[in-house]
Amino acid sequence: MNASLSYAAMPYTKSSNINMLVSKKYMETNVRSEVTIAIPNGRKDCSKLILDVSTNGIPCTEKFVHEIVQRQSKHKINSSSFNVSRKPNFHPMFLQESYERCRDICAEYAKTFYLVWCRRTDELVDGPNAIHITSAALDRWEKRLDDLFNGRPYDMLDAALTDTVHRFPLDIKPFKDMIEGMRMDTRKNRYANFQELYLYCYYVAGTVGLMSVPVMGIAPESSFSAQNVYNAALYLGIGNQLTNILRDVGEDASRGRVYLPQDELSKFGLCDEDVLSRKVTYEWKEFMKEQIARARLYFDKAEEGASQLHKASRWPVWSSLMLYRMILDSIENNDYDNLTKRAYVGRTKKLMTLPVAYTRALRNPSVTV
Ligand SMILES: CC(C)=CCC/C(C)=C/CC/C(C)=C/CC/C(C)=C/COP(=O)(O)OP(=O)(O)O
Repeated sequence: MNASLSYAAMPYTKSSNINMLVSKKYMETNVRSEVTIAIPNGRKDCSKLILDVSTNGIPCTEKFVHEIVQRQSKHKINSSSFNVSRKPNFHPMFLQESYERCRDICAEYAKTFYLVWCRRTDELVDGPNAIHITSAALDRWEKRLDDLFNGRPYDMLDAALTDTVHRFPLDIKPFKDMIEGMRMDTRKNRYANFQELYLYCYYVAGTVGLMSVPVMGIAPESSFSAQNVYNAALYLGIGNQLTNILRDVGEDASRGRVYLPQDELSKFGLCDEDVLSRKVTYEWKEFMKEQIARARLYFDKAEEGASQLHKASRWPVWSSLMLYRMILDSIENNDYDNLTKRAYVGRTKKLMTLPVAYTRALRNPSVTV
């Protein structure tokens, strides 16, 4: 595996967990919906858009995200001539040290796949200083991102990413969108429907998938279009995030956040109070079954693309996909009590999954799942 991939941008798989789609039911939604969409590329304010979700039968936020993915997949992935002229001139020892530090941070903090920059971004709204985070601070973080993409890193950790973005065809868009997700998180603590939640999941996790593909690379023998591989990466991010939400529902509620579609809660006769009171009722269990089924659909979709990645990247991706999926099993095993219990995958199970993931990773890309 390429060094910069394994150090700076590569998901760390010490005890990797991971997992994804839109059930047909959601794809077929055919209603008008009012959605708040943050338009990136310069516009910081969320704009209220009334969108007709019936276009091609694909709900609006999915269409919005789909177009982003389509644009990303136009970047030449296995190209060797990307941005070479702009490659920054760091001293090799300095660069080695900065990658080492990234690796240490991943080893220390990342239980899942994680990019150091993403973790630092996440820390802004989730970390100990989160209550002090202002939109000006996020604007400064974005300016810093622009600078590191332009060869001017602020610190050693940024330097590793500056090096990586000049070695691989990484586009700044998913990075910016992730910051947009943090803005969304500071403004919003309820999600009216799955479309709103989907957009949030794209911003905070789907973007990670889009950032990873250009670094991981697509197998030269793959017959998949780049777009399909990017879609799978997006779906893995979405599935992971949905799983995280289901796992952490109790913890999030205690921070005043409910990342569950409000319309779906009410369909089961539930509301915020039911989440906050932490009572696992029959209705809650039925609601959870539907949520888990949807997260699994996203993982299924991700699996189709995982085998199309470059062979050096397949094992960590398969491992994390399988392990994250197991969190959903664990919620089931806890009899859907994710309000007072935290679902987790034990060490032995994790270790036993690794050889299975390895075998899957060996499969030729032409063999579909
Ligand atoms: C499938 C294909 C084609 C490519 C793979 C593309 C990748 C790497 C996708 C992964 C996307 C990803 C890792 C998103 C982040 C999702 C997420 C919810 C991370 C949560 O991390 P933590 O908050 O640290 O949770 P843990 O406590 O489980 O570690």
